[in-house]
This record gives sequence, C-alpha cells and structure tokens, in this order.
Amino acid sequence: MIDIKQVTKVYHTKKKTVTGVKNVSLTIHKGDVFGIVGYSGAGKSSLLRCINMLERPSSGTISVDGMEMTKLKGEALRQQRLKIGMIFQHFYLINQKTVYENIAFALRAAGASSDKIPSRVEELLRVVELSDKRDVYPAQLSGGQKQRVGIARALSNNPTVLLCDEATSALDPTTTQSILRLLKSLNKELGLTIVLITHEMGVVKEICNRMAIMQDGEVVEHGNVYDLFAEPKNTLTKEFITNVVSFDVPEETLAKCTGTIIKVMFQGSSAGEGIIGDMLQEVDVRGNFLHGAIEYIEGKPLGIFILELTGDPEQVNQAMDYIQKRHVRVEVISHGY
Ligand SMILES: Nc1ncnc2c1ncn2[C@@H]1O[C@H](COP(=O)(O)OP(=O)(O)OP(=O)(O)O)[C@@H](O)[C@H]1O
Repeated sequence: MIDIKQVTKVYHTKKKTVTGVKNVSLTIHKGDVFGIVGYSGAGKSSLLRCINMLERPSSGTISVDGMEMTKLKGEALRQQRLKIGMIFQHFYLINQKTVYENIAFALRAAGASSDKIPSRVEELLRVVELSDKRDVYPAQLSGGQKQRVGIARALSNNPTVLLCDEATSALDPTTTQSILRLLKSLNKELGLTIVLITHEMGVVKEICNRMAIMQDGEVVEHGNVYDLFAEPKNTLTKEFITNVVSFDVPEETLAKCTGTIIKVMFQGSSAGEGIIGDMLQEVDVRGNFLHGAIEYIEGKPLGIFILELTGDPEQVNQAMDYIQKRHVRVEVISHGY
C-alpha cells in the first residue's frame, strides 16, 4: 500500500545541513493504523510529509497504491495527492468560513461539481458527528470539534490513506479518546489506511496495529504493536513502553524490599501465574508479588507482574533463568542485597 524504500531527507539551511530522515525503509499495509513514534526532532514529521510529497525525499522512493509518488509532478502529483488526506495538530481551518464552507472549500478545490457539494458536506458532517455545527465558525468550536472538521475536510475526496500529524497532541485526554475512536471507526468502516505520528505511546497502544520507533532520523525498531509491547528489543522502544504500561508499586513498598525486584511480562492473561508458581516450587527462592496487571493491546491480553525474589543470589539467578526458558520476558528492576 505504502512502500517507503531507502528514503533520506536532507535539509539545507544557510548555516548547516540537517538530515531529517536517514535511509528509512518501511511497508505500510492496506488497512493498517500505523504509528510512527519518537521524541521531538526524531524525523517523524519529515517522513510523514514525504509520503504525500509535502517534502520531497532527497533520495529513495515512496509508492502509494502502486504509484511512485517520487516520480510524479504537477497535475499527476495533485491527482495522486487527492487519495491522501491529512490532518494536523493545529487543525488549519479557515476562520472566516463556517464549518460547512470549510469542507465545501476543500471539495471545490479538488474539482467537485457544485451540485454534488451540499449533499457530500452533509454526509461528511454526519460521519464526524458534527451536523449540528454546520453553520458555526471555527472560533465557536472546541478543539475536538475543530479536529472533527479537519477530519471531514481530509475525507472529502474519499482518500485511501489518512496522514495524521500529531492530530491529538493539542487535545485533552477525553477529547483525544473520542478522536481516536473516530479514527478507528473510519479505519474499520471505510477501510482507510491511517499513518499517524505521535510522541505518545498511549495513542499507539489505543489504536495502532503496527508501529515504527524513530530516533535521529532512523527507524530503530518496527513491527506489530502487540509484539513490540510484549518483546521490545531496542532501548528506546522499552522506554516508550514503560511510559504507558504502568507499574504502580509505591516508592515506600520498594524501599522496604531487600530482594531482587523483577518485572515479568507474558502473553495471555493467565500463563504467567502458572510459570511463576512452578518456578517457586522448583527453585529455592521466596517470591512476593508486588503488582500484577493485564494490559489489553489490540484487544489481546499482555500480563505484567512485579515480583520480589529473595534467597541465595545463585538461586535468584536460577529463578530468572527458569522463567526465561519458558519464553516469558524478565527484566530486573533492582538487584537485592
Ligand atoms: N524545513 C526544515 N529545514 C531545516 N531543518 C528541518 C526542517 N524540517 C525539519 N528539520 C530538521 O529535521 C530534523 C527532524 O525534524 P522533524 O520535524 O521531522 O522531527 P519530528 O520527530 O517530527 O519532531 P517534532 O515532534 O518536534 O515535530 C530536526 O533536526 C529538524 O530540525
């Protein structure tokens, strides 16, 4: 669907040359909600804007729906871009136009015939659940409502791809949830492929099925969201995941622990308990459960336990080996004394 091959984007300013994207290759499948995560300056916007040629890659190729975007220019590029909608953090609505006119404007700009515009605008307003706001101006809308207008406008030409540039970063958590729900339903009902960039792993956990993590212009890890949550390999991926998968063991409890504190992550909702139970019978250590939770990612359970192990250091190591051998991920949070 979207094929990104060895894309590099170099910016030349008067003072310096900056490489925003370094040799990135990614495939985004039809129907994916694909999250690109990274800290500020990682290259997320640059890569996203290369997909619809708002930025032209310095090298490499990008194909959307089998059409090589990097080869297109002028009218051919304009036509292909109609298949790619885009929404932004700051909405970019026209303040002097009503909600209706904002959407109609996008339709006119794309060449829609004027007799089709009214019904199409009404239809789009229904899709984003904003029919009652058709005649108000952007200043009278909340952030979430503005983004709904942005989404309606982006959908006006029936795109197959929607690019979301930090689309929920300016919104409060509840409004963020409602926009994410809307995006997910568009993905399911219209079969829309969505690529979103964000620095919030919570957004990815909420709606994405696949993701890539970027750092210094490079993709450091990518794959299925569940798999990366269950078994992240890169340090940065682990850091982002730790930010959203909470282990609320109070500091006072941790301070009282003298043993080795480990985090055990297992796929499924009950497998981990059995493995830990078996381990405690086989190995001469004591285990004290400090925290347990089941997170749901893409509707699939991912179990997390925080456990204090006490006993002879060699036995503690053996206990961890035992768990690891059963294909359950173990991380040491702090070593005992
Ligand atoms: N138009 C530009 N001219 C020069 N440098 C740029 C330009 N756009 C981006 N850069 C540089 O490219 C690098 C990647 O920036 P980019 O905006 O793609 O990162 P990002 O991950 O989207 O960050 P943020 O989350 O802050 O938007 C940064 O070092 C940035 O300064």
